[in-house]
Amino acid sequence: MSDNLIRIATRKSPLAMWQAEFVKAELERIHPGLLVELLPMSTKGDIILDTPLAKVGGKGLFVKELEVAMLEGQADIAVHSMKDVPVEFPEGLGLEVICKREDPRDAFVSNTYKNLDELPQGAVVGTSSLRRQCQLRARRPDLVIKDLRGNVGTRLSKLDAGDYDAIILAAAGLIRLELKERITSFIETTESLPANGQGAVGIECRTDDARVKALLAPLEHKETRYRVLAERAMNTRLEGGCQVPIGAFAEITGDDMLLRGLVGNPDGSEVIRSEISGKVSDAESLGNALADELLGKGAKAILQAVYGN
Ligand SMILES: NCc1[nH]cc(CCC(=O)O)c1CC(=O)O
Repeated sequence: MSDNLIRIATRKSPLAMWQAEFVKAELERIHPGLLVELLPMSTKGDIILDTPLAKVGGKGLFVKELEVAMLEGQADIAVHSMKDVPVEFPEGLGLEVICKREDPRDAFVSNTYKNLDELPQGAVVGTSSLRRQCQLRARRPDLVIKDLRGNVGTRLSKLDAGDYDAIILAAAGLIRLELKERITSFIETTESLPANGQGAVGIECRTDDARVKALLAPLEHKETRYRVLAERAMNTRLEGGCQVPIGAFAEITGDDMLLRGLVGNPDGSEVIRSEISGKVSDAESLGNALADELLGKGAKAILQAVYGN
């Protein structure tokens, strides 16, 4: 293995490729002379695109093949959207770096209407995220939610084909793919709580690879790390995969953190919200405490019903 080379295992979707290229460019900028290669791969999640994700089973779908490539030594690192990363890592792998967060908000995209409030009665909105569906229906029970799968480009073409009056996407993905002009309006986090880790990119590598860890270290963004730590702790305690109606969002002011969380059912008829504040250094325990508070308010029954179906 050359001392001068880092190989990045990545999914082939445009967004995954953008994220891998971003990490490659950062590494080459920080370490002149370092060679960085991309190893694009297909994952099970990319292949099974016609089954609702909640049924295919969880977060690991988009990362397993990348992890095998690292464990078998064909690749050194994998770059992930933090919201798609499973809570547990396989033995020998760990999340070494969390990069600076992009805009964490959800985006409203429509060719006809300016925002959610302008949508007429019974309008058709595209999203496959139970979290987004739950918050939309809680606010506008009249809306018809239609499934929307595929990568960002595919989703936009389905909107343009007239299949939906509006669609909801993560702002971060659109911004990264230079599609910011397609964002009709931002949905503030007070209106739609993002998924844990939304907008943040993480880098996974072998835990015993000191060379790679040292090269990656400058990409770490402390503030993002603490925010994602709190959000993921809450999600983990709730035993949530990415396809459950759970929202979590942490903000930092100085040494203080405010963490907000939500658990709901897909039709939006029940939404349990809570928030907690404390010291940034207690990020993980804040996440755990907020999860317990939500469970105490009835989140358990809601989650069991979602998983049971
Ligand atoms: N679940 C798919 C996914 N995973 C990461 C992003 C992009 C935003 C991010 O980095 O969080 C998206 C697209 C979306 O939710 O619209």
